[in-house]
Amino acid sequence: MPLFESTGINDAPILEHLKKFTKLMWPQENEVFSKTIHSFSKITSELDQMIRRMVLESFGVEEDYDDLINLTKYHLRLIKYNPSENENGDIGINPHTDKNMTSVLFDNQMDGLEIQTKVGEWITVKISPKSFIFLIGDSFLAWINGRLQPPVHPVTMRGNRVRYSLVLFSVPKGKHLVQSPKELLDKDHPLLFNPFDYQEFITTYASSIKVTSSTLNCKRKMKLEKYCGV
Ligand SMILES: O=C(O)CCC(=O)C(=O)O
Ligand SMILES: [Fe+2]
Repeated sequence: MPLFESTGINDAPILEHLKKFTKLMWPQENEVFSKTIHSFSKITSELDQMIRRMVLESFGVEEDYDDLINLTKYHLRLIKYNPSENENGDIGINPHTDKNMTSVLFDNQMDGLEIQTKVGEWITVKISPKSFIFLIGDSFLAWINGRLQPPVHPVTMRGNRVRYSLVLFSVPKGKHLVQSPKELLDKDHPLLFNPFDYQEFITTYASSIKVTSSTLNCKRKMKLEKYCGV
């Protein structure tokens, strides 16, 4: 039994796009699935946008909010981690930073997700059924010109319960450059990342994967700093 299973739905908050995925899985349609995923994704995308607006307000650049939102679309990932049969636990996902813009994560209160703080401490994430985690990814790091740090986070499975997580990723659209607004640049804050196309970055990033023992243990060598750092 594989430890990790996942599926992704592009543009999940847009019903017509989501229905294409549903039809692929259930040619006879599955109204309950479409409705549930659609309302979840739509509400969660509004939550994501509200948080991004708050972050921009905190840096005094709320006039760039529309540009930031128009730069992104959404991708929903549904993940299942099977219990580990190893008494020391098994890696569900290697430590990584998300590459996209922002991520909103929900889980079934089964431990496994850990987050490294800026000072290097590890936190085991425990979220109540009514809570969520908001993460920033490398693309937001570039857009905000280094003002916020994306956290490294692995998933390690221990014990005999299944972990489910649902993550709504905001992702830069292809052919739109991720570029820090000029209001965030001054002599104390010089440009840290050259404008880049996310799809091109991801293609380069994917081709830099070095598989060690299994695809779950792959080492991704390419870093955004190396790709377009100034
Ligand atoms: O399942 C989790 O809690 C984390 C998932 C994750 O980090 C990812 O998909 O990027
Ligand atoms: Fe992640």
